[in-house]
Amino acid sequence: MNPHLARLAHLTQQPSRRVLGLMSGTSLDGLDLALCRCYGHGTKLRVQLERFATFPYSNSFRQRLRDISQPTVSLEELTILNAEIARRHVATVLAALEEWEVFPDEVDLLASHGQTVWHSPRHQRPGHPYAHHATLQLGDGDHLAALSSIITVADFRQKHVAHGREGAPLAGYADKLLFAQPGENRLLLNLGGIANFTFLPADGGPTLVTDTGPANTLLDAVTRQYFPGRSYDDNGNLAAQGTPHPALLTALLAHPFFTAPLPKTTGPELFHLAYLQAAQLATHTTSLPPTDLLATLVELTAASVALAARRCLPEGPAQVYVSGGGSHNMTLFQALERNLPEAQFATIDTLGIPADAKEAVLFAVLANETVAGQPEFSLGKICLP
Ligand SMILES: CC(=O)N[C@H]1[C@@H]2OC[C@@H](O2)[C@@H](O)[C@@H]1O[C@H](C)C(=O)O
Repeated sequence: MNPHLARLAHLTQQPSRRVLGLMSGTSLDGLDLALCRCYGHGTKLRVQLERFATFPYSNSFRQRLRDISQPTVSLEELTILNAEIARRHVATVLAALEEWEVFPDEVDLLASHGQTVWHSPRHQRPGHPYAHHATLQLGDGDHLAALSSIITVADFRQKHVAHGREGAPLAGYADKLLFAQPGENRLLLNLGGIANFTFLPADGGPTLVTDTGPANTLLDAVTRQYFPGRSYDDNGNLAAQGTPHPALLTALLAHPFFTAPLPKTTGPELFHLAYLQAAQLATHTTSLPPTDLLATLVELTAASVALAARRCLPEGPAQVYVSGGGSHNMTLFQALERNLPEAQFATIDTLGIPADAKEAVLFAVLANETVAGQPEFSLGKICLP
């Protein structure tokens, strides 16, 4: 028997697995690594986060990733990046393990999300002859497995798409296992490049998971454009100096994505600077001070989260747990509280997972389910060293 398959079979039978989750989201900050001990699986799952760190991408690499997410992409660059992202990620993994004094053979699985370069739910291309959803993440799993000698679960979104779903958000599966709490209406809100939430009803009813619209993707782009040398609005301090522009906000919220039924997904393909510029032209706000632009975008994120949340939150109390880079933006946090006064807000740290680590932990959980859990949770490709 192939010894890697024997090892995999052995792993499935263990009471726990040590899984390293790798997440690099649409905000292109860098690679998040979460080393998790996953005990059991399914409803019996318990996760202990042993280590977490973010390894920022260099500005030049970040720019290459941004360039690859343009419709005019070079196929050569796309092909190269599929391998190069994996090699960079594996180098980061090995350096982190050394720093943490963990030998690679003490890690059972890598769980690699890869880098989304294009997300194409069918509603984003009306009239296109291909009638199904599609999405593409780069960072080849075989490279990760071969170069780390660790069995790797990668490319989580394709099976979801093959089953007719949009390939995102996947967070709901792991959120339910980790955070469902009978008796509490819980909304787990992640503010990455795009905002998404998982709603876990108090009565144990069906989980709802959806994107709500842009979060850091537009805020970061405007910060970069008007404040050279800054890559994001730290703590929302710039936005706090501005005033939201009501007409521009209304024009931005007029995008049909916001009224489309839940659940739905989107990405920077839709919510990019051209979308903002079109709304500015339509409302004669092209010379709005940059801080007002940021304040308006903060309000857009908060209003669109509230719009989606109100469509699923039942009457009565609800608790919102915020994660992702946007959870550190005080201006955005306050705007959320203002837009959804009926809910209580806290960061996900109060549930024992650091706000920045949550998505990397989620992918570790998904890999654990793929290897040891039930077929309905098995996402991703298993790559052998
Ligand atoms: C295609 C893709 O990469 N989507 C991401 C993105 O970033 C946030 C939001 O859009 C979410 O739908 C998803 O990521 C999270 C981790 C998810 O699948 O749950």
